[in-house]
Amino acid sequence: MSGVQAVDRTDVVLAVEGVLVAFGGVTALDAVSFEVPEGQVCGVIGPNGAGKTTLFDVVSGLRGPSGGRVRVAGEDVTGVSPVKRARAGLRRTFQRTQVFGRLTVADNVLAALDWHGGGGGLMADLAGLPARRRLDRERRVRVAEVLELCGLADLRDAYAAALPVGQRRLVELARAIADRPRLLLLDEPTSGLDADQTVRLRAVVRALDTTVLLVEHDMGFVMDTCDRLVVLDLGRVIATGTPAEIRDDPVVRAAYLG
Ligand SMILES: Nc1ncnc2c1ncn2[C@@H]1O[C@H](COP(=O)(O)OP(=O)(O)OP(=O)(O)O)[C@@H](O)[C@H]1O
Repeated sequence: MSGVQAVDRTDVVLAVEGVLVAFGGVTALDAVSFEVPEGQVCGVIGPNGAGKTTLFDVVSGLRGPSGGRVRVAGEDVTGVSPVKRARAGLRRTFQRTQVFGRLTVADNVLAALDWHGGGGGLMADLAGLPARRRLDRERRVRVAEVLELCGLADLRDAYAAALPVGQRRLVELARAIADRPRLLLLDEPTSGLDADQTVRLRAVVRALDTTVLLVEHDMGFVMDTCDRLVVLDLGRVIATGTPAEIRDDPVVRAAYLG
């Protein structure tokens, strides 16, 4: 036996392997590789133009890389559409909030749970199968749980369009976590949140069993919330480590100071 420690591959939920993206002469991502094990909250940080948004788009399937691979739970999803990735348990939030303005807060979350369909079609609806009713009850319980967790219980009957941006962002988060995703991608999740909402967001992220990848500029939030960080600069990974390791890393400091 060599001294190399065996790594259990089964607990890696997200693997980014040698991902390349170029825009004309600009290399936005240059052989980016890292892994996120099950249940970990991983933050991606880096100065402006480092490639964070591009990386997010590649992981969520909005952009195909010109090289490299993305695996979710071991499965190569590189050429797979965002919709199919969603079916595989990947959810994301956006910098510009996406909620159903004409639905109430509770119905926004319910709609996220209904995404898979009730199964059985019209005949099942007409027959009013007990299984269907039980599923319906379970969904309503889950909606109540998620609204409580996200601090939205008092707003359950409010129309999403009527809410200020911070609350709308929490509704989007509630939608994203409702059916317990395998991998949750959060794009600038604190933007538009006030201090109390940011504390709430952190509590929600920490309370989830889900594996999380987040891009965020608020360093205080990143340092308090993430288990590990990946630091990008000019499209390359320049450091990975715990928040404490990254804070003390001279290469990272130099990149931020330019
Ligand atoms: N559609 C595009 N066309 C051309 N160049 C692009 C495009 N998208 C991004 N880039 C370039 O790729 C590089 C990485 O950009 P990206 O937006 O991924 O960085 P970022 O880390 O998210 O930046 P910021 O923190 O400012 O949002 C930058 O040099 C950017 O100018």
